[in-house]
Amino acid sequence: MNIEVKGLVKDYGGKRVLDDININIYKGVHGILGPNGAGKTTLLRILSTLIPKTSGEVYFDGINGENKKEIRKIIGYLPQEFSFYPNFTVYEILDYFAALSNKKLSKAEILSKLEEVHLQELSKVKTKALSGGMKRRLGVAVAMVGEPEVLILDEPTAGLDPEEGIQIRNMFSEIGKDRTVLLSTHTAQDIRLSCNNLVVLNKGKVVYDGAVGNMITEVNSLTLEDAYMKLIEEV
Ligand SMILES: Nc1ncnc2c1ncn2[C@@H]1O[C@H](COP(=O)(O)OP(=O)(O)OP(=O)(O)O)[C@@H](O)[C@H]1O
Repeated sequence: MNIEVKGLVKDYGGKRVLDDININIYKGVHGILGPNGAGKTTLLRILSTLIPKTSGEVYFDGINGENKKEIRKIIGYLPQEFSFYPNFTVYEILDYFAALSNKKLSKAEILSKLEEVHLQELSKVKTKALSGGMKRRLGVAVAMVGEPEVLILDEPTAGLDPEEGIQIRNMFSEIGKDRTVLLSTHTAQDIRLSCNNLVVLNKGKVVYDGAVGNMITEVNSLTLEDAYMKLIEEV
């Protein structure tokens, strides 16, 4: 599934927060990197059909992004902030969200979905006992419950400790093998470990769009972190 974004603009009141965004997103893991306030969440929410754009166009394999009903069948979205019923078990949460999206999943199917996010051994644990990283992984499983071709994850590593961050980044590479995964982050390290391509956003504008491996040479830097700092300082 390819996502094509053409001349996308978003204004809040008189303030332009996305300014003429033109990007193409393909199968694999695609990162949206940018500092706080760059417009990452706004972009992901427009792509997920949760908020309207001011102007421009979005297509999902040629389907117009205005076609909310069709697009919502294609997309799984994990917001930055979410919570689960604390007394539901991991298994019950997935069962519940599957029912909400009219999916009838067998026990084996639920366990297999939990396996994809490395939570199968915690299926009987109540969500209130999960760590931040485990909750995030369960959130990813919930976002994938309708078998979406596109998975949109808003800052999925925010607030995780380093070990949990590594676990979830490794998981994205697996998940992105047969899906289009779009994730936002404000740390270059997330991108280095899990993404094939990235877009760097700064103050609502795209300041880099391309392969992760090319960014360092294109910006004439030694590391991805250094390249990122140069890109966001230049604007
Ligand atoms: N509902 C809103 N009304 C007015 N301004 C908004 C609204 N939502 C976001 N903004 C503004 O739009 C800009 C982009 O915000 P956005 O949340 O998309 O950035 P972000 O890159 O996701 O940042 P963060 O990492 O802090 O979430 C910011 O200046 C923000 O204050």
